[in-house]
Amino acid sequence: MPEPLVELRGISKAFGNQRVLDNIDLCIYPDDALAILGPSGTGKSTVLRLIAGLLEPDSGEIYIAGERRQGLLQDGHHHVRMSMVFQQSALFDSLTVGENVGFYLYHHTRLPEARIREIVSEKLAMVGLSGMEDLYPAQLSGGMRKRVSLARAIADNPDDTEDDPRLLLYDEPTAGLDPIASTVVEQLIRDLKERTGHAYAIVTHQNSTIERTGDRLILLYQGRICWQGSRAEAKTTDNPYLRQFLTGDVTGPIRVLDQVGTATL
Ligand SMILES: Nc1ncnc2c1ncn2[C@@H]1O[C@H](COP(=O)(O)OP(=O)(O)OP(=O)(O)O)[C@@H](O)[C@H]1O
Repeated sequence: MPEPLVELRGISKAFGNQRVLDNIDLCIYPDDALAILGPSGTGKSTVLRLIAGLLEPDSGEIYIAGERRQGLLQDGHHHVRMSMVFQQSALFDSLTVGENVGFYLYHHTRLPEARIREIVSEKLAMVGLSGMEDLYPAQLSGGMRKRVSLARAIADNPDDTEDDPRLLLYDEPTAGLDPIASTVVEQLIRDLKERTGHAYAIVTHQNSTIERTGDRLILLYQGRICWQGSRAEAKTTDNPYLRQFLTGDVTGPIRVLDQVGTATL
C-alpha cells in the first residue's frame, strides 16, 4: 500500500452528549475512489468535515500526507489542497455561476480577471455547462447546481501545481437527483478523477452512485466502521450490516425508524 494521503487514527467526536464517532481508524490513499456508506445520522458528513479541516476531533490524530494536522483548515497552510462538494451545492445565490466557480481564484490568487474567466469557462465545459457563466444558481436545476459545485471544486490555479486539489470530498452529490441526472454526475466524478488524478471520498446512500463511483467501500454504523473492502468483496460478503444496508432490508442488525419515527430494535 502507498503512504496514505489522509489517515485518521483513533478519531472520536461528540456533539453535546451525543457520541457520533467512536475511535475511528480510516485511510484514504492517493489514487482512492472511496465510498463512505451508512444510515442517516451515523457520522458520514462529520468524517468528511474532519478530513477537510472544518471540524476538530475530540480525540485522535489526523495525518495529511504523513504530517500531523494541528487545528483547523483556517489556522494555517496545508500542503495538500482538498476541495469539498457540499450536500446542498452551497452556491452563493447572489453570485453568478461564473463568480461561484471562480470564487477561490478571485479570493485566493492574484490571477488577472481575464485569466480567471478563461479557467472558469474551461471548468464549466468540463462539467457540460459551457456558456452558463452569467446565469444565477436559482435559474438552474438541482443537477446543474451540483455540476456547478463540482466545477468550483476543481477550479485551481493552473500556474501553481501545488494548487491542484489532490483530494475531492463529495457529500451526497447525487441526493435528490433523478436517475439520469445522477448518472451524469457519477460519470463526471469518474471523468474528473481520470483527468486530474486526484483521490476522492464520497458519501452516498444511492446504489447507482456506490456502483459507479466506489472502488472501495466503508460502512459506518453507530460511530464505528463495521465493514470495509472493495466493491467486488461487497458483492460476496456475508457481513450482515453491509448486506442489510445494500439491500435496504428492514430486518437485520441496523436499527431503522418506523413510520412514526421511533427506533425499532
Ligand atoms: N455541528 C453540529 N452540532 C450538533 N450536532 C451535530 C453537528 N453536526 C452533526 N451533528 C449530529 O451528528 C450526527 C451525525 O451527523 P452527520 O451529518 O455526520 O451524519 P450523516 O451520517 O452524514 O447523516 P445523513 O446521511 O443524514 O446526512 C447527527 O445526529 C447530527 O445531528
